[in-house]
Amino acid sequence: MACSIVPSSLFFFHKLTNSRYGTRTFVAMQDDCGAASATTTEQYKMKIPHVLTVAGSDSGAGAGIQADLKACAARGVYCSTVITAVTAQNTAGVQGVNIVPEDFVAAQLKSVLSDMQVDVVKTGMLPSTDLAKVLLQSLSEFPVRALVVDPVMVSTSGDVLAGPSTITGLRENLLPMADIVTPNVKEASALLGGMQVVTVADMCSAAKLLHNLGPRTVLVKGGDLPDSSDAVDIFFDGEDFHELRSSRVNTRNTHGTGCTLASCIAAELAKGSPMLSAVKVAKCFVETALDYSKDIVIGSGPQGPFDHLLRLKSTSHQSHRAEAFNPSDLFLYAVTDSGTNKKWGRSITDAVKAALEGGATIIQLREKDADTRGFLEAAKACLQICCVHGVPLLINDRIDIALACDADGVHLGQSDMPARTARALLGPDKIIGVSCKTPEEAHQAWIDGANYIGCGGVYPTNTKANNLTVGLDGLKTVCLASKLPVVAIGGIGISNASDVMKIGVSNLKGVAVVSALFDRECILPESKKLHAVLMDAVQRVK
Ligand SMILES: Nc1ncnc2c1ncn2[C@@H]1O[C@H](COP(=O)(O)OP(=O)(O)O)[C@@H](O)[C@H]1O
Ligand SMILES: Cc1ncc(COP(=O)(O)O)c(N)n1
Ligand SMILES: [Mg+2]
Repeated sequence: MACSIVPSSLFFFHKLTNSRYGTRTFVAMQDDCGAASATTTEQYKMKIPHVLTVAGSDSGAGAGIQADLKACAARGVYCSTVITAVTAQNTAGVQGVNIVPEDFVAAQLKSVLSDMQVDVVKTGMLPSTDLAKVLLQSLSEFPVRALVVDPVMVSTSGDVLAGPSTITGLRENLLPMADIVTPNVKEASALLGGMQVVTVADMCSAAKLLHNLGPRTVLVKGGDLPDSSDAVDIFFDGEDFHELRSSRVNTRNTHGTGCTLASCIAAELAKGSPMLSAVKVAKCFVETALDYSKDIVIGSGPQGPFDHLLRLKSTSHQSHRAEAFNPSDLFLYAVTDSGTNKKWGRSITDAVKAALEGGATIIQLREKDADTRGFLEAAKACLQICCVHGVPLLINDRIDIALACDADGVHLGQSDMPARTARALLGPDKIIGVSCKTPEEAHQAWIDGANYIGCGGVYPTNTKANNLTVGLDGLKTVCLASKLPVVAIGGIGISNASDVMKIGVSNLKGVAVVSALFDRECILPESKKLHAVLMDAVQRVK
């Protein structure tokens, strides 16, 4: 199918050729053992994930194109816009609709798609009968990686935005090509010929029937479900149902929730997320934004807009990184060890700095011996260094430390706090990794909303007592079963890293090392050598 999602393997090379932290200059310098190396400068250009929204303009800027632009901006993704209609709209309702002629929608599509390397297309209001066909024609000429269809028909104010004549186009042309379709309860009912959708059980039946029309996945949204104290959405992927439940925010400011949710899903897909993870992040974003904006007053009608850009204002949510998790961050994953730093007589900050200068792409602080105050101080200092390098910092096990220093996320073992609980505490943006040895554990991590899994021990190791070794075969089995990106861990170093990468499974994104970097006299040259070995291995696998 032209619009199906390419697995996030594509994004593996993203980091190698492009850096989302901007044009990045690597300058070789004196290593920490004093050996001078040649100075070379390489410039890497940046590709920003790109969503194209094909939707209507809302003059009140709560929904439609304006909501899509704000949602994508909030999620760190570029958004281009093809406008299908201009509405005169405010918090009281829709006062007028002016439909853009089909040939001019086609012209806008061509302008954007022929030039701008769109990753994901998201549709909203498609008010004229043949617009679905026009869009499909453009997508056959310029394929994208995923299509998100929000079948907008009636605004929350009750005004009709796309008449019954457009339902046929949606059902027959667009739905079979969609990677996800996201109707609210009224839209689900309309697409299914007036079927009653008023309970969660009805939403499940509707999701199944809609799936029969051809989309890869379906999300029936229950924002407008009568008599529900929760905001319940039903996700169906053709096999399993997932009931996604959050508490209902008590606010009048829900205008544009559907558009925002769909754009947010598209944004996460553009970054390389699997579908269910994208949906969960999107739902959490809507809930957080509604809660943040529940008391703002814009307009005097019954339905106000909400504030998408809360993160720009709330210092507690401010992150030093431009966007959320990128699987290619797992390429050279350095895990610190307090014991070896003590042994070699160096500070944790010096160790982290050397690993980063040698090319580490993510740091995990694993300070089993440190007291809480010492750990927090070390974490704050390391975060500053990681920030300079544009590399994420994760904290092993300690959610409290991650929250206190606003680290980028946590890594959890099977006996640590469950990932689902950690996600609830940390919110949608933080990175969560889980150590997994089996396909079952990998599946659970995915269900719980983790971003990646660490699989091992691949080889026997001294850094973890009584740790079961899974070997390369065990690693491969887990990678093949995992819907999340994987980093291999356990006894990996310069001598065997390329054997690990050679298993050649696309979601194996890199190796995590402890002793190979930190139980060495000089960290920087070891880090550089390991980086070079990994680069060489991926070129060969390619
Ligand atoms: N008051 C609310 N509190 C929390 N989440 C909500 C609320 N209203 C809607 N949502 C969520 O917003 C998303 C959009 O749903 P919905 O409002 O049903 O779509 P639409 O805007 O297309 O009518 C869903 O994930 C839904 O659960
Ligand atoms: C241009 C446009 N597109 C979509 C919606 C639906 O948004 P909501 O259901 O939240 O009112 C809208 N009101 N206006
Ligand atoms: Mg709504």
